[in-house]
Amino acid sequence: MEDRGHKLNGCCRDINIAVLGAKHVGKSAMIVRFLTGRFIGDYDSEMEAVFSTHVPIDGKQCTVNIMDTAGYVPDQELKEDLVMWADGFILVFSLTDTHSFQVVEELITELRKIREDERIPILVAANKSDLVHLRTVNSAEAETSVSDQGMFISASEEPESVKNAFLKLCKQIRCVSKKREKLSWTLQRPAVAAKLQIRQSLKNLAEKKLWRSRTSTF
Ligand SMILES: Nc1nc2c(ncn2[C@@H]2O[C@H](COP(=O)(O)OP(=O)(O)OP(=O)(O)O)[C@@H](O)[C@H]2O)c(=O)[nH]1
Repeated sequence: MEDRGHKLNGCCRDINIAVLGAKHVGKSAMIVRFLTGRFIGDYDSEMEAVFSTHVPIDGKQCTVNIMDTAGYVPDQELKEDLVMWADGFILVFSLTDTHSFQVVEELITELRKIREDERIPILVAANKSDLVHLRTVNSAEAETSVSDQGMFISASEEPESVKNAFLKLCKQIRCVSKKREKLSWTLQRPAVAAKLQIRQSLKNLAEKKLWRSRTSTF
């Protein structure tokens, strides 16, 4: 069974993550770091591609599909199918590039606009923290400014911390999708559907009455 590009792998649904950010901030490098646990300089960063891996969540092996995207430029329209495909996002910026952090802020606004009814999990990753002498963004300030939007990591440090952040994001995604499934299952139950219908009819009736009482005074 598939929906919105998700495959059911045994009883664990695939998790789709899109990695977005400005050009050359290290999106591909970060994905490689997660998949291999190492920093590798020699890889094809131009290619837009989906990588798959398996992670253990709640005692089950889940397939995680990670989409590496082309560098985002301000005012660019986000591909809606990409935004709808993903269950969660990793937004990468470079601590050596102030503009790339502004891009992350813009991306958060755009993503929240497109997926306005959902609290989609977001991980903001500050990259290139090893280039201390070239740093133009204060990591603590950046973390504070996005703290109400999702998780934050300093991605160039311990490979383990990148891996843990990915896992945390995957767990958060699983938790959100479990809640969504439970809600849609509850809403489909006949007793709940009937109750909601009665509530809506009463609301319509009250609105009609209110409208009549207002118009009859003129
Ligand atoms: N010093 C340092 N260099 C990095 C780090 N991460 C990536 N780089 C370098 O930054 C450059 C850009 O990295 P990419 O992974 O290609 O960046 P990208 O965001 O995927 O690039 P585009 O796909 O072209 O937008 C490469 O030369 C990387 O080797 C890091 O943590 N530290």
